[in-house]
Amino acid sequence: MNLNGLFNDRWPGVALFDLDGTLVDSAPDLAAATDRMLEHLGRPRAGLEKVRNWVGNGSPVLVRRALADQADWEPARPEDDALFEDALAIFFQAYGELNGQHARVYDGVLDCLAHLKHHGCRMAVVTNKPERFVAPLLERLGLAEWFELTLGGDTLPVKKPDPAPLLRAMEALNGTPGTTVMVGDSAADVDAALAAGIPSVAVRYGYNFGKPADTLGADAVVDSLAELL
Ligand SMILES: O=C(O)COP(=O)(O)O
Ligand SMILES: [Mg+2]
Repeated sequence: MNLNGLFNDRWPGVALFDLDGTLVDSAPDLAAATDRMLEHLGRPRAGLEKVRNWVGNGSPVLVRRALADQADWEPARPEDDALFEDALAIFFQAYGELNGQHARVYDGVLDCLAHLKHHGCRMAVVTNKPERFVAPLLERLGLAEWFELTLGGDTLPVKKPDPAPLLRAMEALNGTPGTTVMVGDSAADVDAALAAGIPSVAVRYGYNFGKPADTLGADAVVDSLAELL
C-alpha cells in the first residue's frame, strides 16, 4: 500500500492501536517483573533482550515462555500448572508495582495521535495486556485522553489474534471494515486485522519474537508512526 496520503483527512474514521511495542516501550517494566518472578522461584533472571521477545500474546503466555525460557513455547506443551499459577500470581503482583516505571512513549506516537484526532478519527487501544494494567499505564504516560475505549487481553473471553476485540472496538466507535485500521507490532495484531477484514499497519520497532514486521502481511510497515502522516 502506498503510504502517501494513507492517513488523510477522510481516512481512517477509526484507528485501533496495539499498546505494548506499538504506542509504548513497556518491555523494561515487563522484564523487571518477569525477573522478579524468576528470582522468587529460584531461577536465573532472563533480562530485557529475552523478555522483549516473549511479549505480545498476553501475560499468561509471557509467564509460560519465561518458565520454558523460550519464545516458541506452544500451548500444547505439557506444563506444571501449579507452578504456572504461582508464577503468574507473582508476576501480576510485581508488574502491578512496576507498571509504567520505566515505560516510555515511542517517538512519532503523539504526532500521529494528534493528527488523527484533529481529523476526527476515533481511537481505541486493543491490547493483550490484562485490562487492569492498561488504564494506569496510559494515565501514567499521559496517553489516556486520546482514546475513547480500551480493550485488554482479558476483557473478552478471547484475545488477539482472535478478531473479536477488534470487531468489538470497531462497532463501539461506529467504524466499518472500510474505514477502520489496526496499528500494531506483532503477528497477533496483523492476524487479528486480517481475520476482522480490516487493513493493518505494522511498526518495525516493537516486539515480534523473530517475525520481522515486514513478514507479517500488514498493508503498510513503518519505522515510526509519524511516517503515516
Ligand atoms: O501483554 C502483552 O502480551 C502485550 O500486549 P500488546 O497486545 O499490547 O502488545
Ligand atoms: Mg504489541
